[in-house]
Amino acid sequence: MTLQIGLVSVSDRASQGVYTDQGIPALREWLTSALTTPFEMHTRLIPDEQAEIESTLIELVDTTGCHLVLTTGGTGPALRDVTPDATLAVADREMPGFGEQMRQVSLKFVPTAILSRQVGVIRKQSLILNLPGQPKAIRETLEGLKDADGKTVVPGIFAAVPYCIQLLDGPYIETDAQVVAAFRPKSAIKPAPTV
Ligand SMILES: Nc1ncnc2c1ncn2[C@@H]1O[C@H](COP(=O)(O)OP(=O)(O)OP(=O)(O)O)[C@@H](O)[C@H]1O
Ligand SMILES: Nc1nc2c(c(=O)[nH]1)N[C@H]1C(S)=C(S)[C@@H](COP(=O)(O)O)O[C@H]1N2
Repeated sequence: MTLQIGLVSVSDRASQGVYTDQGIPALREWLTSALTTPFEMHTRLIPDEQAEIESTLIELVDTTGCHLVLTTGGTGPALRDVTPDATLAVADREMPGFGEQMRQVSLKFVPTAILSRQVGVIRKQSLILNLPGQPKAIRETLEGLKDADGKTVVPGIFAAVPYCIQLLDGPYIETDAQVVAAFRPKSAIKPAPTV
C-alpha cells in the first residue's frame, strides 16, 4: 500500500490566476525533502468556497484513498476564510493538538499566529491538517523551529504525523531526521529490514 497524500491549496486569487499558486509547490518540495518513504501526491487548487472545500476533502479521502491530506490557506478570520469550517464539517473526530501546536510554533515566527483557526481532524482512516496560506508557513508549521546548530527548539507537527497514520492502520512512514525526526514509542518502531 503506497502512501497517498492529498495537497489542497485554498486561495481565491491563485485559483483565478491573479497570482501563481505557491502553496502546492511549497508542500510538494517540503514533503519530498522530508519523507524517505515513497508516496504519491494528489493536488487540488480551489477557491475559498466552503462547499467546494468539503467536496474536495471528501473526494480525496473517500474516493482517492488519501492517508493524509494537507490544506493551505483560508484559516484566518476574514469572512471568506472557511477552510477550518469545511474541515470540521467533514470530520469524524477532531485532533485538537495539531492546531494548538501549529499556533505555538507559529508564534515564534509571527505574532499574528493566533489569527489562524487551523484544525486537525480524522475522517475515516485519514488525517486532515490545515496549514496557513503564507507559503513560508508550510515549512514553519510542519518542521518547527531549529537553532543555528539544527537542534529543534519547538517541534513542528510533522513529528507526530507518522505515528498518527500508523495508529489509523495506514502505511509506515519514515522521515529524514535532519528535516524532521518522526517520533513514535519504542514498541511501535519497526526494525530496519535485514539484508
Ligand atoms: N496559494 C498561494 N500562493 C501564494 N501566496 C499565497 C497563497 N495563498 C495565500 N498566499 C499569501 O498568503 C496570504 C494569506 O493567505 P490567505 O489564505 O489569508 O489568503 P487571502 O488573503 O484570503 O487571499 P486568497 O484567498 O485570494 O489567496 C495571501 O494574502 C497571499 O499573500
Ligand atoms: N507559521 C506561520 N503561521 C502563520 C502565519 C505565518 O506567516 N507563519 N501567518 C499568520 C497570519 S498573518 C494569519 S492571518 C493566519 C491565517 O492565515 P491564512 O488565512 O492564510 O490561513 O495564519 C497565521 N499563521
